[in-house]
Amino acid sequence: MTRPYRSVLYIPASKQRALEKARGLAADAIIFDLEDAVLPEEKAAARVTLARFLAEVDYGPRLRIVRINGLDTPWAREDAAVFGGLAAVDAILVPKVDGVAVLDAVAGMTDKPLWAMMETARGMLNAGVIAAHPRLEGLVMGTNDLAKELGSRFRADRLPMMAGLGMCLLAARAEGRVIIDGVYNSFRDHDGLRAECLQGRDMGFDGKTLVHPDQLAVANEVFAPSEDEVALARRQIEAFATARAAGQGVAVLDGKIVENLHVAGAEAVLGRAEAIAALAD
Ligand SMILES: CC(C)(COP(=O)(O)OP(=O)(O)OC[C@H]1O[C@@H](n2cnc3c(N)ncnc32)[C@H](O)[C@@H]1OP(=O)(O)O)[C@@H](O)C(=O)NCCC(=O)NCCSC(=O)C[C@H](O)C(=O)O
Ligand SMILES: [Mg+2]
Repeated sequence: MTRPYRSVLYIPASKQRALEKARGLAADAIIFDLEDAVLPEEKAAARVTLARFLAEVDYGPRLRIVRINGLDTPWAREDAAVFGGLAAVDAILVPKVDGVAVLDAVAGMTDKPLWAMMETARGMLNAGVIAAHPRLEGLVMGTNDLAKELGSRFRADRLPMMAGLGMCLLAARAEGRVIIDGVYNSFRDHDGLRAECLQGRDMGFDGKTLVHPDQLAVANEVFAPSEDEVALARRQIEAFATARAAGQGVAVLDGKIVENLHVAGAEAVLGRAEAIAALAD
């Protein structure tokens, strides 16, 4: 059964109320952020606060990812030293990954699985080798930093992002990695969030990074298989089994062909639905 990644919530490590609140939130994963959401003068205190919360709070089945500061900052090594060895940390997220050297460096500081922020122009161009890094588990799109580097403007259709999103998706799928879409900044605009989640889901992303708890319900709904999709998956599996028993390699269901590749897709849908149901238990 594969773990769901529908909703991946950022929490600034400096915000105690948010760290407290997160234990009851319906996020599939949490990114505890030491980087951009934390002011330079608060970095050291945020590290201490986060280490205490991770030691004391049970975040349940949520994947616990810590985003450390960039290796070109004075905080990264201490971040990796503290959180790279904590049992309550499932993975280390490295910001602004532009090639494999930075992953090699962090891999030398911790044994945890690594995740990469994909948010620089060079990172897009090197997506294939980054995704192939042997310690890498997942990629997270950083569309704010990418837009800043590109000099692109916000568009609801995300046309300026498409080349980068597509390259990272190809790289993630080629290497069998998890890939999570970027954040939607207007956190009170749920219609805009839904449209962007639908776009990301249809492109193939596993889920969406989020900045506010009010965004969780939309992402959890959009990135979960719907009841209709689950029912169709069951019917496809059944139709193909019937065709196979009759000595045929292709079934026809609702006027469409069903081949073994569609059965694999249907099984993946059922696996995701099962994993989501198991989280709710
Ligand atoms: C965006 C916010 C600053 C808004 O905060 P606030 O005005 O306090 O919101 P609310 O009053 O509506 O909050 C209601 C309650 O929810 C809790 N809360 C708020 N945000 C979170 C959160 N992220 N996780 C958990 N809980 C949260 C508040 O504490 C309130 O609780 P209560 O008191 O019980 O009512 C704020 O949401 C925020 O700081 N969000 C995170 C911002 C962040 O992490 N940014 C960095 C990541 S984005 C990024 O860097 C992407 C990438 O790198 C790129 O380049 O694109
Ligand atoms: Mg960023």
